Amino acid sequence: SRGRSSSPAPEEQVLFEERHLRFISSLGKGNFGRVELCRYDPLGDGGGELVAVKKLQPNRKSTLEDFRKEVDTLSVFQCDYIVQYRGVCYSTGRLSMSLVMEYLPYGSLIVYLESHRQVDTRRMLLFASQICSGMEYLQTLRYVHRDLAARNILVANEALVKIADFGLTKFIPSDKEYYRVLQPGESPVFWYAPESISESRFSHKSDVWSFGVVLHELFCYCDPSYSPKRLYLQEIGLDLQSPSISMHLENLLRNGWRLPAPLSCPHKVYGLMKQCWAFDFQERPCFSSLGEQLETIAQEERE
Ligand SMILES: C[C@@H]1CCN(C(=O)N2CC[C@@H](S(=O)(=O)c3ccccc3)C2)C[C@@H]1N(C)c1ncnc2[nH]ccc12
Repeated sequence: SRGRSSSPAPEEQVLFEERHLRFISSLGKGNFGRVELCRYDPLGDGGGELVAVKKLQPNRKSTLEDFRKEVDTLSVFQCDYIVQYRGVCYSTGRLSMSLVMEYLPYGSLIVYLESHRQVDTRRMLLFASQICSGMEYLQTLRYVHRDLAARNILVANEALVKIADFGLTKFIPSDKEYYRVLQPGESPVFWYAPESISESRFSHKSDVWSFGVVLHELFCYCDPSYSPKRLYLQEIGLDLQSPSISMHLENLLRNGWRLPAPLSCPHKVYGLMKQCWAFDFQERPCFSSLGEQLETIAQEERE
């Protein structure tokens, strides 16, 4: 039956046997689990391929269902600007499962830009256009990402980045324009649009707001002293523990305060960020318009 084309049929999930997945190192972790670098070595000769394995924290009941949805979501994506899904690994006996993805050695945009300070404006604009194209693709499939941030963008090589995490991605039914989250867990409020903070309302337009924050991170080279969290907290004047951060942040945004222009940022790029940060989500541009404006700015940078 393997005579068929190389890529497995969508309904057929590629199964990785846990006993052949050799742990090498941790790639990152969050509040629900972690991502590990593993070698899949069924022949046991050390020659297997390197893969990134996303594991759920054990006994997180609700997230197993969410996780299965994430697997189903990621397995249908076919886009150069989205991390490539490889398959799943069901751990023997235990309930949990893991998501197997391609491993990209350069790691996240944060790590890459911190050690590549000489990336020029043209390359930043190329990265921004690729993220924008990935988001445009998601929008055509009616998915809202909800966690677009530089920490979730992967660098494939010096000229290619990919959107890399879909743990919070939600499908928007055709009769709705947004997704309302019931239990907002550990939310990355500093990347959230005002309506996401105040009403837990997520849409393509709230993804556009987050894209503006990713643009800001890009042109700050993901420098931690200029991170969105740091800049907002400086302005709000609270420490991270304060329970009312969301309220203060939302007031700040309602009063028109926005993240300041990064030092090396072309004026027109900061203009794009401000468009993404329109308080009224209906005034924000769509990803295709953002893509066109990025192309125009990139042309002008080339001249
Ligand atoms: C930037 C990537 C996504 C973010 N990340 C991460 O560690 N996390 C994403 C989800 C959260 S989590 O652990 O909280 C989580 C766990 C389960 C359910 C939901 C959330 C952690 C690091 C990754 N990373 C460095 C990678 N580097 C190289 N190749 C790769 N292929 C695929 C990822 C990857």
